[in-house]
Amino acid sequence: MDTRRAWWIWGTGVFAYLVAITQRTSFGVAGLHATERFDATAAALSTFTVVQLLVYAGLQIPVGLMVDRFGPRFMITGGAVLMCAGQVQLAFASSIPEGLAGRLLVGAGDAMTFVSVLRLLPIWFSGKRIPLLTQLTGQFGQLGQLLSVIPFVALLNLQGWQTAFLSVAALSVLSVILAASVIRNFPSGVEQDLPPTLRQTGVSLAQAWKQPGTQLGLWSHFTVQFAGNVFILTWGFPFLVSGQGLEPAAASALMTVFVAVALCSGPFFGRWVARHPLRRSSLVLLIIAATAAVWLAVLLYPGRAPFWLLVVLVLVLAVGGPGSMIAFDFARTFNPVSRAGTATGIVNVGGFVSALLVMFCVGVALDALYASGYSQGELYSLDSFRIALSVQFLFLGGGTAAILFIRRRVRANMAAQGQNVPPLRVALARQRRLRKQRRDRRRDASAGRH
Ligand SMILES: N[C@@H](Cc1c[nH]cn1)C(=O)NCC(=O)O
Repeated sequence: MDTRRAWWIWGTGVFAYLVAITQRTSFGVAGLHATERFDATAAALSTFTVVQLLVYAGLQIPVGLMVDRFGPRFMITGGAVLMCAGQVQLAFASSIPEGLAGRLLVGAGDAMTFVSVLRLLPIWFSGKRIPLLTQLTGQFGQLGQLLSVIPFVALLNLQGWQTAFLSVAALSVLSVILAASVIRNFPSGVEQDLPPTLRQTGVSLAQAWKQPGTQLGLWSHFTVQFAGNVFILTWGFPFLVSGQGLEPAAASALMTVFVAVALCSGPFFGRWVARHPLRRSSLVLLIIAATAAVWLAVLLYPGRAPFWLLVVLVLVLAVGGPGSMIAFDFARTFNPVSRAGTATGIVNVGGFVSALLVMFCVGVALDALYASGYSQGELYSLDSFRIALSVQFLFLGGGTAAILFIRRRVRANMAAQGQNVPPLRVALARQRRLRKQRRDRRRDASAGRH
């Protein structure tokens, strides 16, 4: 493999994903300006985010199939073209339908990027590096949020709506140029398979879906990703400020801690997964258990939770993002490279569907509690949040049951191929025994020298 070239190609893919995250998050930070520009209510504004996320989630499987058919270069370049067109449309939009059309294009272009970048990894890198590179792709991409929060917001305040959105559109022009000129679907000299026919594409989708490893990835992504997304994108800030009575500055500081912890913990997960590929689902279950435990502690705490407990909550929720990337490792390792895009697309639907559903259910519950008089005239009261946020336990519990059920099928398939996964207890006891043997040998050798 041409190593230097592989790094350039991966770097360009990561840049395209980082720009996609900037486009994805740019509207969220422009909420006040959007309210004024479109003369919109809060509900109308929330449709922008919902439309964008629905388009993103709905396109994951078609996009996965297309990546396997047309290759990552075409998809990453095409995605950047769509996002550029969407942001230009938004820059000039003066009504809600015109604005929605722009966000729809952004959602579609965004949907084409991440799956295509991950599809580059098994082509250009050896298997051992891939878990860490998968994590780094996810975490570097998240830095795109910072571009939205700092320079984009500054441009918006100083130069206005059009200049700010045209500037982020220009970032996508850069992505188009870089992706088209740097990214290659295959190393030179590697014989390329003929693109699959429509019938083969259908067969590939059915095979990727039927593979229990893909379903394990889908349910892992579904269960691990949503809690962090719901917290950082929607209900976290009102819960901390109105529910828990924190100053907005303290809540913002916790949100910053969230982003930093998510960034730093990614490489740890990547290395751990590369070293213990048979224990990936145990790590997923551990993250789910920690999420449920910390929410239980915060929501059951009599009165407002102490600050240290809120810090623990943020730390645990922050690892959900990198933790959810383990799901893509299931997709990659249980499917051949030729359908890796399709399997990744299937897995990526999980976390976005659960996040959308939970965000929606929490909103509906808060509104219902307000309308019933339970929250005593305060939409975001702590008691209402206790009930509304508890909906997460249904998703955590249901997702865990699905993971345990499918894991049994995955392990049965592996056993049929001669690869037995010993129970964690047995594996840990063996590890302890080996460590003790190594220590004894070292002690005997040093005793022999004296
Ligand atoms: N799990 C996320 C990525 C992530 C990494 N850290 C926090 N979030 C994911 O599924 N990403 C897909 C995408 O298109 O962003």
